[in-house]
Amino acid sequence: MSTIAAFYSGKSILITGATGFLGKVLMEKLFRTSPDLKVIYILVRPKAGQTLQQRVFQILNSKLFEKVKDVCPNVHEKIRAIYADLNQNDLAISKEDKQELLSCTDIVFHCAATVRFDDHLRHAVQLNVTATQQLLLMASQMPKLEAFIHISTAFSNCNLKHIDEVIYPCPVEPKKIIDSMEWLDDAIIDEITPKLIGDRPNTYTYTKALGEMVVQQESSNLNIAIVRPSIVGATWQEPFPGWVDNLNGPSGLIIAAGKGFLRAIRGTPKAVADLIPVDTVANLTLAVGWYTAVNRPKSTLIYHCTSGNFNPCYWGKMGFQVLAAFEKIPFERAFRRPYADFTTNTITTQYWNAVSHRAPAIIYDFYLRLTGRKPRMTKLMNRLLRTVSMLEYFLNRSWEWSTYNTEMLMSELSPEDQRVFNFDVRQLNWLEYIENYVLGVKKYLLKEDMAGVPKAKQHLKRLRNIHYLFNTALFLIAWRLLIARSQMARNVWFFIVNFCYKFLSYFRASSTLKV
Ligand SMILES: CCCCCCCCCCCCCCCCCCCCCCCCCCCCCC(=O)SCCNC(=O)CCNC(=O)[C@H](O)C(C)(C)COP(=O)(O)OP(=O)(O)OC[C@H]1O[C@@H](n2cnc3c(N)ncnc32)[C@H](O)[C@@H]1OP(=O)(O)O
Ligand SMILES: NC(=O)C1=CN([C@@H]2O[C@H](COP(=O)(O)OP(=O)(O)OC[C@H]3O[C@@H](n4cnc5c(N)ncnc54)[C@H](OP(=O)(O)O)[C@@H]3O)[C@@H](O)[C@H]2O)C=CC1
Repeated sequence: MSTIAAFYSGKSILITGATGFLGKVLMEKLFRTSPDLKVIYILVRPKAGQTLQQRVFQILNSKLFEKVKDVCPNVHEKIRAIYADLNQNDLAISKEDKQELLSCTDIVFHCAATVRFDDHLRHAVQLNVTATQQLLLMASQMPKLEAFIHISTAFSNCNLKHIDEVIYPCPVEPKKIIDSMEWLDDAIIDEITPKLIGDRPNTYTYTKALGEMVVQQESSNLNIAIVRPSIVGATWQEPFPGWVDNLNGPSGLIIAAGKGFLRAIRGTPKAVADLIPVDTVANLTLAVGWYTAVNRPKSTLIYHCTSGNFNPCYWGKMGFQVLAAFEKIPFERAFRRPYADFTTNTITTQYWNAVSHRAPAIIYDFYLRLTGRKPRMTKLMNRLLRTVSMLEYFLNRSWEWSTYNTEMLMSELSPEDQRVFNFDVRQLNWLEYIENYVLGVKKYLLKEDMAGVPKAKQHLKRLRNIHYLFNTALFLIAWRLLIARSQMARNVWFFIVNFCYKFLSYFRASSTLKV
């Protein structure tokens, strides 16, 4: 019997961000391995016209939760959705709900955050700093609380090259930032944002670093740990390989590349692609919850959930593995054939953006206009290139994260726990993982059926022929224009024609002699 699974039995667990990518996988694993847990409270807001109950219903009836129903048939009774909005200062939790949470919660997993890179600083501070502070305040009033696990990111200190499992202070105190957000207007915040974020690339990484400082400052009477995952990708093993449900991180780029929109990117092929499967993050987080509650470490331990120093993969290699997967698992109705050009040079990137991205979009929009349809490709391409420009920071650098605490935790686990809550990425086969990832993107994000693969392959063949035809026509036109204008080109042309003629005559003569 797994010690960790047994630990969560009978427990009341609070999860924030349970409707998100990581939160769902964490919750699924908890229900599957500890079906005897008492209750999982999840803080949810209504969204996209759905009530809390509708959102929970949708999650429980999704493919991700299929296995849970076998081991925990009454799962819907064990999940309690609590109305909350982390955008509100008091989290908008009702008095009664708050009372129940305070008196019953044993463990907290705080996953909720805004993960948008371009969020306005005010909103990012509210979600990633103020809401964390509010939740910690609530946690400090929970008499039964055994552990509070805060999910941060390995990139909270991406301004450093080597990152230890410690909290690095930001120059301005989080409390001062929180206060200033209350009285500064948006225009002034916009002005000071670059100064505040300093050498970090965006408000996300900056506010996640501030969130960690808040955790440290409030940790005196709490039993807290921080998990820092790197780039979270599709599931590796559990509940099944390749599950993914949003466009963040690599998933959106895989779609863009597979559909033939994105064919070149500014990226360093030799930089480490520090991807970590979402089920690995969930397993480590649950192991951290157990270890923190049982061992009550004297200080706040930080765990890096990264792959780079255990089993590194590089962007160049990963790019080609993704391309190889497209050969087997092509996406339907591709705009162009998938292709990869990696460049580290800004000018070459601009050239590829013009030739490989913008020009085909303009030509396609021209064709749409000619056929009486509304042009849309240029707009889509501009948005994609904006997204890519935001991700490029992470494709051109490598970081070293120390992993002493993660390795220590691994050694503390029984062989059974190491199997059930596996977070040892040394066992990960990247080629297989990437193939399952691409398959998952096709099935769960694009909702494409595998039955359509032969047709998709045929479509790609047609695109290849169009490409060859287009290039040949372009070459002939260019050559014709050149010959008309330049004596030198004409001379070269006559030389080639003459040479071919002589070669053919010689070939014919020698074959006649043989006969
Ligand atoms: C040597 C390098 C090789 C790399 C590969 C090169 C490819 C080139 C050639 C192809 C070859 C094949 C390879 C295929 C790819 C291989 C793997 C690539 C890996 C990419 C790695 C990315 C690195 C991420 C780093 C993350 C580090 C931090 C980790 C964290 O802690 S946080 C979690 C991550 N958070 C995010 O990812 C959020 C990012 N998103 C945003 O911030 C926003 O969405 C936005 C980008 C600012 C865009 O905002 P908008 O207001 O414009 O609108 P919206 O959000 O509604 O989206 C607009 C449209 O863009 C689509 N979209 C959103 N996200 C992505 C995405 N990540 N990739 C692509 N597209 C995305 C969205 O769907 C919208 O589309 P529309 O509705 O059709 O307009
Ligand atoms: N994805 C990644 O690559 C990485 C993620 N992380 C960290 O992991 C954690 C989880 O990320 P991930 O699951 O990918 O992110 P998602 O964007 O998928 O999920 C974010 C969650 O936060 C919730 N949330 C956001 N705003 C509010 C709000 N105002 N009130 C209540 N809930 C809110 C969302 O709820 P709703 O469904 O209502 O929007 C959702 O459940 C985050 O802390 C993130 O920083 C760290 C490293 C990498």
